[in-house]
Amino acid sequence: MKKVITMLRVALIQSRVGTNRKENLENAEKLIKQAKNSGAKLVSLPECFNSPYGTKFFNQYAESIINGPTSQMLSRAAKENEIFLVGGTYPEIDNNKYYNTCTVWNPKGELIATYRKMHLFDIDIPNGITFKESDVLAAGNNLSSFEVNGIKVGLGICYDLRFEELAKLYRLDDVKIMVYPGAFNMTTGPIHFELLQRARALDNQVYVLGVSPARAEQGYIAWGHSQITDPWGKVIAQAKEGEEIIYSDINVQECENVRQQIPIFSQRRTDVYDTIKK
Ligand SMILES: NC(=O)CCC(=O)C(=O)O
Repeated sequence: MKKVITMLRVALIQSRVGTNRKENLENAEKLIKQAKNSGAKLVSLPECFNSPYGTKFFNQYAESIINGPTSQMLSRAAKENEIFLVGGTYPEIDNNKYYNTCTVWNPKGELIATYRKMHLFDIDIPNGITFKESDVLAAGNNLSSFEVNGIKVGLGICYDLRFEELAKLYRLDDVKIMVYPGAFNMTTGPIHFELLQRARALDNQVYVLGVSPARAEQGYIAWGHSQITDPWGKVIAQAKEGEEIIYSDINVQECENVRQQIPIFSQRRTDVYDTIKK
């Protein structure tokens, strides 16, 4: 039988991101080491941690996963620090298409998962924010998960948080931790970022890790407030807006406890849901 260690120290790196890729990578590598020195075993960077976030930047900064400078740094950092590293996201180019992609590296520095943002961030809020990722990016079509000490971890990216179907598919695949690198904005972030993470945690009885870049002074201004939420829907760690690492010792046995105490997944009325719309 597979041995599952239920305790895990996680670290979310809310890094500052500027226009210089080399500096962004060096800064991320330094912060990863800091997280490791504080005992973290699962570490995550934010969305677009190596480049500014914006449609005019995606093709300018895009890289191949195979041997690109960002992949090289992530692989090295995972190996040197002997951690599982969720490499936030960066713009990926593959076959002349661009994606917003998350890569995951194991303590040997091997690539063990990739996830391309499935729901592209296309919104238009008058006097708030207009953004259209689909002007440049193609959407991914697959779920992606990996295991840390027998614990299954699922991946989503930012706007994906809004789609409860995606999180539910992961839960049905027995995921215990969802990681969402994400750069929420200053219009929706204050009211939605915490709430969406608590909702996904509560309705799927999973831990949710939401990892934002630090707030910039110009360009796309991220809300920050990276957050760790437990399967009760309780926020157990939350960053402010600047550069910061937040930590938590999570115990995935909590997922099992909540799932037994409030067994909503065995109580779902799929017999009704599946017929009512027909
Ligand atoms: N990078 C994103 O997908 C941003 C999502 C966001 O801000 C939202 O309101 O949703």
